[in-house]
Amino acid sequence: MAESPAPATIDVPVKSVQELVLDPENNFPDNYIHKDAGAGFQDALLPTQEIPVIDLGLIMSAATAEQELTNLHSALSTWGCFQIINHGMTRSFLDEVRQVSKQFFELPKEEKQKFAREPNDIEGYGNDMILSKNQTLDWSDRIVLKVQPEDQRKFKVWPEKPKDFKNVLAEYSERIKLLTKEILKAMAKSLNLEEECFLRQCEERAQVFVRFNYYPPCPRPDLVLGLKPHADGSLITFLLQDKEVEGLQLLRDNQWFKVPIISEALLVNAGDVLEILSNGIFKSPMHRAVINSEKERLTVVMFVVADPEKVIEPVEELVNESRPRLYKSVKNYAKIHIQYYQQGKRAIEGAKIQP
Ligand SMILES: O=C(O)CCC(=O)C(=O)O
Ligand SMILES: [Fe+2]
Repeated sequence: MAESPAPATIDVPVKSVQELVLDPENNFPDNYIHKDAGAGFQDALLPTQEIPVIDLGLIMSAATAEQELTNLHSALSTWGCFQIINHGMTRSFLDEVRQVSKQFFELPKEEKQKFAREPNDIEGYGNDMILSKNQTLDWSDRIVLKVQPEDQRKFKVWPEKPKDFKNVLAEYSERIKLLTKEILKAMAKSLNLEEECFLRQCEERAQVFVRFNYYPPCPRPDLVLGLKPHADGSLITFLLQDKEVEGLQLLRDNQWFKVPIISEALLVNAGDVLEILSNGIFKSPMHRAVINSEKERLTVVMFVVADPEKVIEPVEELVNESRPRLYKSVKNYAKIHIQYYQQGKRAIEGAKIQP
């Protein structure tokens, strides 16, 4: 019998959102519209109880560590995120990261296309990976690059312009690596676990991806989303927000909340892998990005992903009679996660042990 042909890929590149915006008719394609938009995406509340701010300086100092670790524990078990300050990166360095990102998206289309994502690859410049015909697309262009481990960097898709791009990104990735260590240690301590417990998940072969999200203005912010609701498939995520334009919203108790901008802070959120490791004590929050009818918005996101070869499962010490094990063991979770994401589904549901 003849072998059946490999399924034809439907992941063909679509026009960048930046190009759509330039279309004088501004008739954006139907597949960007969320049919169930309801009252619109702009109506999120501001949190009455602020999204917590965690000061790394207080965690590092013996006199204040205990209280700040309690705050960290509380932040991750309620919101699933916090804004971190005193993280060691200066405002001017963060501005440089924002600046080179902006300069890249301002380049002519031909220059950006040199670093285009190939079908079925996640790295490179482009937009949504198309995995199903009915997929609702995100109103954002992006560039995704693997920055760690260093020997896996695919320089073929790293922008050549602006000329500082590579250096600034390499420096940012180094800083994030150091910060990840401190935060993972603090998270473990806040659960009374041995300090290295989460850190072990990202020794040597852990992967870090950066994603630059560029959201052009959109004439219908009530019907279109910059990024559809999702939780991250990472261990943890660092988000550098736009300094001027809000857009990130978080779901808590079935209600969407706006995340305020603190320009010198990074928003740190738990990803699904941390939720699994912590046996559900830390929450991987659902979030989405809304867009603006007049202003563009740009964010830079670092996803710290567990080693794809490592089995992820709840830490033994966090499983007991009063808190039974909630998740199965999973491997290469990031890959499963992407497929679920493009179908608008939550991958972690598949990892839950059904009662
Ligand atoms: O741009 C934002 O505010 C959200 C980005 C995000 O959630 C992501 O890239 O996973
Ligand atoms: Fe996200």
